[in-house]
Amino acid sequence: MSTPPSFKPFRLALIQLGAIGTDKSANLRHAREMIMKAAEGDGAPGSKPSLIVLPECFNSPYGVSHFPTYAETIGYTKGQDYNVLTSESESVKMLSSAAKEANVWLVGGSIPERDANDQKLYNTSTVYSPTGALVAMHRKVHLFDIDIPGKITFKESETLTGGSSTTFFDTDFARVGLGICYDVRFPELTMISARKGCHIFIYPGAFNMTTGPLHWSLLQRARANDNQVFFSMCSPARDLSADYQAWGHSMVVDPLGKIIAEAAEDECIIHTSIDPTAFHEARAGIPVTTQRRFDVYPDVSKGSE
Ligand SMILES: O=C(O)CCC(=O)C(=O)O
Repeated sequence: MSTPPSFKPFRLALIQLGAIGTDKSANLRHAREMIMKAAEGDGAPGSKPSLIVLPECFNSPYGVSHFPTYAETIGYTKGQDYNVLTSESESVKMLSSAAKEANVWLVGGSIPERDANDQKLYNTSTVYSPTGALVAMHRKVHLFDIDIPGKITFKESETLTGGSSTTFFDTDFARVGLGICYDVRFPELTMISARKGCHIFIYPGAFNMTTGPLHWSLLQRARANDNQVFFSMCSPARDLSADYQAWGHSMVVDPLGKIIAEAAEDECIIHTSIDPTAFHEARAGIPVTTQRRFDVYPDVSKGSE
């Protein structure tokens, strides 16, 4: 496994995107405008973010029937030498050019993706460097299939296939773990990448009005605290006229499990500073990262390469 980059202070911006409608081009145009706005910072000197994040399914309405209609072929699979310039995907082209123009790292939320070979559909997050290169992609591993009678029934597996790998990427300021929404409920996914040196996790997500108030913040705080890492999920804004109403409340949690930034429900950009001191102090003060008893239970990060 490669050595993680050293963890340096950086600014993070989450775009809690609103107005996600049925017109994909309009969704992409709006997302681009918001990326450019986020890249300006919050007005304070030095507040330009190094990393900008969009929410889950930012280019289409969120729903199993929409995924086949909106799916795009990215043209690359994990492990290949990504060369974004040859991708035909409208969304990938926008994200790549926006990252380059804004000169930022960009976690491009997620989009419905169609695999070029087997035509299967995935819920996929793509990541870009400030040169516009596609540096990572994560296919949602755990599909959101739940049934809470009278509240919410959702079955992503009706049209999607689950991904089959853990994902992280290196920037010049941190190693960043990546997952998507329902993936947050599975501690192993975060734990594996955390043990491989991730400093922060970014999960584009879109919880709902039932599980949002119950678990959105709890799960992020739990994953942050278990692994003593920063943890952040970016949601779409709530749209009461949509079939699927997102919880909103995009947030950033520190390695002690403290919420350091949180949005309300409406469209907004939240800007925050990520300070490695909090990471090092959490690990020095409560040294669970060196106290694990792999003689009693296995290390789940081993053998998962
Ligand atoms: O886990 C949940 O409660 C919500 C998950 C979700 O909305 C998703 O995976 O898109």
